[in-house]
Amino acid sequence: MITPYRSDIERHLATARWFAGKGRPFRVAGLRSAPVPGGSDGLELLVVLVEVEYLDAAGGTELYQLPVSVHAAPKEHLEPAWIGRWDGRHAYDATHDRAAMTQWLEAFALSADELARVDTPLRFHRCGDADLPTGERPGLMTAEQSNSSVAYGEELLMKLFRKVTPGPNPDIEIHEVLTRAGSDHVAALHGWVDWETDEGEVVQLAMLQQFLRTGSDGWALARSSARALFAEADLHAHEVGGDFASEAARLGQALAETHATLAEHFPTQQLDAAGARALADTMLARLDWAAEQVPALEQYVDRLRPRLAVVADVAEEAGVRVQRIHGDLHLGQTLRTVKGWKLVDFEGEPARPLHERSHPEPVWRDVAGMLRSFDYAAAVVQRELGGEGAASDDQRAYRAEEWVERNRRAFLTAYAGGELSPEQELLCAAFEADKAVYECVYELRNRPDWADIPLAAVARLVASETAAVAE
Ligand SMILES: Nc1ncnc2c1ncn2[C@@H]1O[C@H](COP(=O)(O)OP(=O)(O)O)[C@@H](O)[C@H]1O
Ligand SMILES: O=P(O)(O)O[C@H]1O[C@H](CO)[C@@H](O[C@H]2O[C@H](CO)[C@@H](O)[C@H](O)[C@H]2O)[C@H](O)[C@H]1O
Repeated sequence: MITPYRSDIERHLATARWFAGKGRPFRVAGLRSAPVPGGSDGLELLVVLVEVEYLDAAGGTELYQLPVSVHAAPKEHLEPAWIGRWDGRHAYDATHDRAAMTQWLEAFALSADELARVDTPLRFHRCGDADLPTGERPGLMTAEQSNSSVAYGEELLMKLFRKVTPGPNPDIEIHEVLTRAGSDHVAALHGWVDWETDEGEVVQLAMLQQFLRTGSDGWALARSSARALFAEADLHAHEVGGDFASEAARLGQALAETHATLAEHFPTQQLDAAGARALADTMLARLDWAAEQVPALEQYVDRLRPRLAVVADVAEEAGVRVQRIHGDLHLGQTLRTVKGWKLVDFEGEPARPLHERSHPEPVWRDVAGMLRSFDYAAAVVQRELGGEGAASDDQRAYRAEEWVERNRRAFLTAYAGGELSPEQELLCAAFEADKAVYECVYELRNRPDWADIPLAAVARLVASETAAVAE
């Protein structure tokens, strides 16, 4: 097997869209390679696990997956994916390489005998027995950021996780459980790829799932509804074309059904006083962490504290159940298909350590995530439109509030099957505040121009009536 060159990999990572350490000094501290079984003459396909060590004060290490295809001759069409010249041959990021990604899919269909002939720590697991259309043309999707997904025709999608961690990957784990349970709200899982290390650990590398070809991104649909509203200065949300409320209600129902299936198939638990306290403490610690990084948050910290701490009181008095949830739900994680809403990407918040992302949590974290997303959609459309459209700034702000409120209500009522109890309102408000605090850090790091969207939400939340009850 070919030996990867560290310096080439360091250079490749530094500019890769999916590399989380962009801008930080780092070095490649370790490399392990494994061959992908199958394939044709002239192409060597391997997976390289890259251990990255950060050289700044924060330090730490991370593990990345880099699938590499190696060709004897340069491939002009793969130029943008070129990694380097190794032992006189040409190495490319394999997710761009059609022949390589076909080999990757074919490995799922190899017999046990064929697989046994290759000495590799890679294991290709199937879920269900659907035929895999190995003749379909693979194509790298361009829409996403943290991982890489390759579509095979209109049937299959292979998601290759870039930043990986030993242990179960929640995206695979939850898709497997929901698929086996017959859930209508996820793309069916067809398989996954593991790396079994010499130390007995499993690193999950990729998942193969149904490609939702009729799916429209919920984030785009919601913004287009908000845009239609702002075009008409004098009409209410329910009077203009493109009203989103019935979709928001369907989303609420889809989430409620998904939570019910997850509660049936994973352990659930009623939080005791210590558990409730620990949950509130985690939120309070996140507030302190966020305020250290976002100076503009500082002014709200004292008023936010009781709104987060209330989780412990409510849990003690009224009880709160925890269960597996999505963990980072927003409109961009939803696809509207002809068969209803589907939820994608169960990996949880990227900033959290993997083991924390599989912790059981109150369902209100997901509910609050969606509520925040309605606010984002209206805020982003307002700034996209600038001075355009029929409405003045004040009218637009009024309409935006109305749009958000209408969709929040529709979503919440459908989720809860009616009005929320006062305790549920408090929990929901606390998780909304927690999410907005997290978003302040997320935006400052990734989209500083949007930092005032969650900050404005924090200001509104500390001033709201529900929050006042918490004090
Ligand atoms: N099964 C699927 N079929 C079609 N499109 C999908 C599917 N899963 C995800 N997508 C699209 O790809 C985008 C990125 O997927 P996601 O799982 O969130 O990847 P990442 O972890 O890289 O952010 C989603 O926003 C969605 O639009
Ligand atoms: O999709 P990811 O799992 O990578 O989630 C991260 O990025 C999201 C943005 O892409 C971010 O979501 C925030 O912005 C959305 C609009 O782009 C908005 O709809 C969400 O409500 C808001 O939280 C998410 O928080 C972050 O973890």
